[in-house]
Amino acid sequence: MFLMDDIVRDGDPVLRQEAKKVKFPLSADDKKLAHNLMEYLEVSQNPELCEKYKLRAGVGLAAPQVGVSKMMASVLVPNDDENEKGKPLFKDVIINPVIVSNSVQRGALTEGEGCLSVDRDVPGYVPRSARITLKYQDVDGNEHKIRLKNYPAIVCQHEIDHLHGILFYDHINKDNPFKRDDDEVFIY
Ligand SMILES: O=CN(O)CCNC(=O)c1cccc(Cl)c1Cl
Ligand code: NI
Repeated sequence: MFLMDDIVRDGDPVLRQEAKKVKFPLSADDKKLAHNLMEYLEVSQNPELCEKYKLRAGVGLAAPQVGVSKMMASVLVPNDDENEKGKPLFKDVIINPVIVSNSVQRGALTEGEGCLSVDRDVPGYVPRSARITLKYQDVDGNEHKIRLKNYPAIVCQHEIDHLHGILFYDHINKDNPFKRDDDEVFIY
């Protein structure tokens, strides 16, 4: 199981590299990596276990963040309203992901973003595409082509950025971190 000690921090060159495409069928190691990347999110989103293992909670985790420069990331975006009986908004390990199209309209989380690999708060809006069409392979090699919007779209873009050596604060406006463009959607 990954713990905070396994998380590579900003400054390590692996976080600024272009990750390598993953070959199918997955090797045993890559299957284990995929499992561990998702397990981290599940454990970190469980209050008791998060506390027990002293984790920082996350809704995504990219392989370069555990020192593996491969095109793989886990995404687990919980459903915040109770009545959905905990069915996540999006849950999968996205392998060789490609954003095949994105909306002109931009979107950002009102509370900004954070990153396990960045040990400091970097305030400001992280402008991203409000909606994306994402193509990826799952651990079984099945091709998926899905349209995402709002929180899941933002998280997937944060993770895919990691695979291209980009960190969230690269997108924050230097002069005015909380600059709001009039056609931007803000996601709570
Ligand atoms: O790359 C993944 N992480 O660094 C895990 C920790 N950050 C988050 O869970 C997180 C928090 C806020 C907004 C976004 Cl978009 C994300 Cl992704
Ligand atoms: Ni991150």
